[in-house]
Amino acid sequence: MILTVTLNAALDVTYFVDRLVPRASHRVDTVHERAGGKGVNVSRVLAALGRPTTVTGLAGGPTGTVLRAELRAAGLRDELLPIAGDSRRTVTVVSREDGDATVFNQSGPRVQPADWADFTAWYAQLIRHAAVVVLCGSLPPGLPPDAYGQLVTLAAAAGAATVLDTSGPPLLAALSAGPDVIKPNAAELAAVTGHRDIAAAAAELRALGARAVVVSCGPDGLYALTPQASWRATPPERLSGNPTGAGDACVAALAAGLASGTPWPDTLREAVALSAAAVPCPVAGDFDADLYHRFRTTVTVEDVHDAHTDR
Ligand SMILES: O=P(O)(O)OC[C@@]1(O)O[C@H](CO)[C@@H](O)[C@@H]1O
Repeated sequence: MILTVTLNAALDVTYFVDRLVPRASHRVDTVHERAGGKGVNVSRVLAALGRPTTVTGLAGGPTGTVLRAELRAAGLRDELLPIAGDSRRTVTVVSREDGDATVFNQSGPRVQPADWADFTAWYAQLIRHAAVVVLCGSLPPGLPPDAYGQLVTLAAAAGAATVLDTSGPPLLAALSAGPDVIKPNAAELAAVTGHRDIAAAAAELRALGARAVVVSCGPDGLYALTPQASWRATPPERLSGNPTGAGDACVAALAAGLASGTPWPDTLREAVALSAAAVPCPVAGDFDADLYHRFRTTVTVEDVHDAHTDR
């Protein structure tokens, strides 16, 4: 089983407009509302691939009730821990004309120390059944900055591999716990390391404790730095739509690859195929199955033999 952890679960609201214009008012012709937060999206993708998966994390209040009902209606196994605070909403505005998505993420409800203690105890039970634990998204206020580090340490002690997709201080604070894979995007990588050379920045995060670093580079695909080698994986074509869930589809493939012991080049091919196939879908957590099957055979994976691979 692959356990996904969403500490800042959300009700994701997606608006579609013809063209987003700052300082103008807009007619919203289509609205989607559903349970989200990165880990939830990862579980949606895994479930669609037929992989057993469980959703945990924190959710509460009226918004938490709505998002949990939607999650269950979607057929996902809901093991979210209830908290007193009201879960957040996020708003994504997709501008059809230019294919861009603008995302507004609320910071989330304040989590009390007792909630965190209850969650770590609950998580310690759940990881006993997990081969891989996926830890994703921002931390809501009130959680310790090393929350993900604590969860990585508990998972490792239970024999589960970990994939971490977060940014900023929570990412930096988790590295010394030794996550098996981290998946920053290029902007997040530059923000935590202070420089834009992707290979050098990824090497810096490996030196701080991450075993493998997979960097998502939007329409250019992925760069991966692992203990064995480094690779670039490139999609066959650029697509437009809503790229919001593409990173989550990528993480789902990384987790599935870890769970199955798949060789890195094949895992990266899957990750690029799935994330590219997510872009044309209106909401995060979905992917186009036909495109995915087409891309699996057309993604290019090249061994880049750069100076940062210690082999
Ligand atoms: O504030 P975070 O946790 O970083 O990001 C939250 C979020 O925008 O990410 C997902 C898309 O990746 C959305 O489903 C979700 O609500």
